[in-house]
Amino acid sequence: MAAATLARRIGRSGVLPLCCRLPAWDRAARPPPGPAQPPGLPLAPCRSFSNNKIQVELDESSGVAMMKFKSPPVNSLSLEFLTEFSISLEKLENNKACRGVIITSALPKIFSSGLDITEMCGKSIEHYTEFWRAVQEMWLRLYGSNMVTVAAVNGSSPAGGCLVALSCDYRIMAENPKFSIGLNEAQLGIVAPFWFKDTFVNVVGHRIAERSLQLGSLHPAPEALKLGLVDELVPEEKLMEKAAAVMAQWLALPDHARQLTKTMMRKAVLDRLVAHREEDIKNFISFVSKESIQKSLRMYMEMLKKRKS
Ligand SMILES: CCCCC/C=C\CCCC/C=C/C(=O)SCCNC(=O)CCNC(=O)[C@H](O)C(C)(C)COP(=O)(O)OP(=O)(O)OC[C@H]1O[C@@H](n2cnc3c(N)ncnc32)[C@H](O)[C@@H]1OP(=O)(O)O
Repeated sequence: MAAATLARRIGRSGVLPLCCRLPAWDRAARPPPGPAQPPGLPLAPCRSFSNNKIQVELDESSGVAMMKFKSPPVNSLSLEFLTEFSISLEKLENNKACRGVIITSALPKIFSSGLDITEMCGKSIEHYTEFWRAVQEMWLRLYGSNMVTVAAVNGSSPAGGCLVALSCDYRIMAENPKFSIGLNEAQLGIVAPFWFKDTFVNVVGHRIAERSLQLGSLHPAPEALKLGLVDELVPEEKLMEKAAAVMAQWLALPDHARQLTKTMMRKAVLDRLVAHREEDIKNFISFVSKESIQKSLRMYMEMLKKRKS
């Protein structure tokens, strides 16, 4: 689907109508590009594209795309960011030449600061609906992607930023102990929804997830490695090289076998959100509309500003 058509269909809601496409985890495995492809079949024109928030470059010879978040100051996941993120994933997913994507940040020291807190403060019910649908859409696309997804975490990655990394197939983090990662929602006085929790449990197991979620822990990189929250630590200057090597290793397997295995591992968690999407939006709205929650979020934002001065 052309980007302009996609953007029109997404519209202000930030969401692709479900009737427009099959979810990635329900699609048949794609044949590998190259010799198996009928000669003369044009590849989708998607070598490199970028928008205000995200830059993507696809190397058609390897089938690997590099996606860089570039939304200063901290790559917060605003409605606009999430919409661009979903559009970028959709473009790559639909491009037969693309088999894998490495996700990283173009900003120093920050992978992503998580959901944009200002989107959850003092807004209308319509806005909360649109925002939360866009959060869901991003996760459904990323967690359900047929592509190999590698997170090259080159900075701190709290809450929604951690969810992005957790949704990938493999996480490599820069070994800087000043960088931390985790689902710290409890520290903000809010609660990670069930599908954040499910994604976390699927990576680290129930006990570690329970303790970390209740405490709202942000784990410095070395601790994140010990907990299995990230798969590897490497010196920052080696991060992209390592991500490319890991990607090559994963792409050495036949796509169909890897994709069907991924679907088998993730389907139950994806299906749970798909079955309860509207209820989940209602829960989000009633939760963030509470005066006590608004107060907690405002205080947290003030704390961030004070810490700076
Ligand atoms: C029971 C059923 C429940 C159902 C579900 C209901 C509930 C809701 C669930 C919601 C799930 C939420 C997920 C989230 O992702 S919440 C966001 C969590 N994020 C954080 O806690 C990160 C906060 N930020 C930081 O810790 C730091 O900013 C940093 C990322 C480590 C970067 O530090 P530094 O380089 O020192 O930058 P500054 O702190 O100076 O920040 C620069 C400016 O950016 C603003 N900022 C930072 N993070 C955010 C954010 N997430 N959203 C919006 N704005 C952000 C910060 O205030 C500074 O702004 P300023 O320049 O105007 O002062």
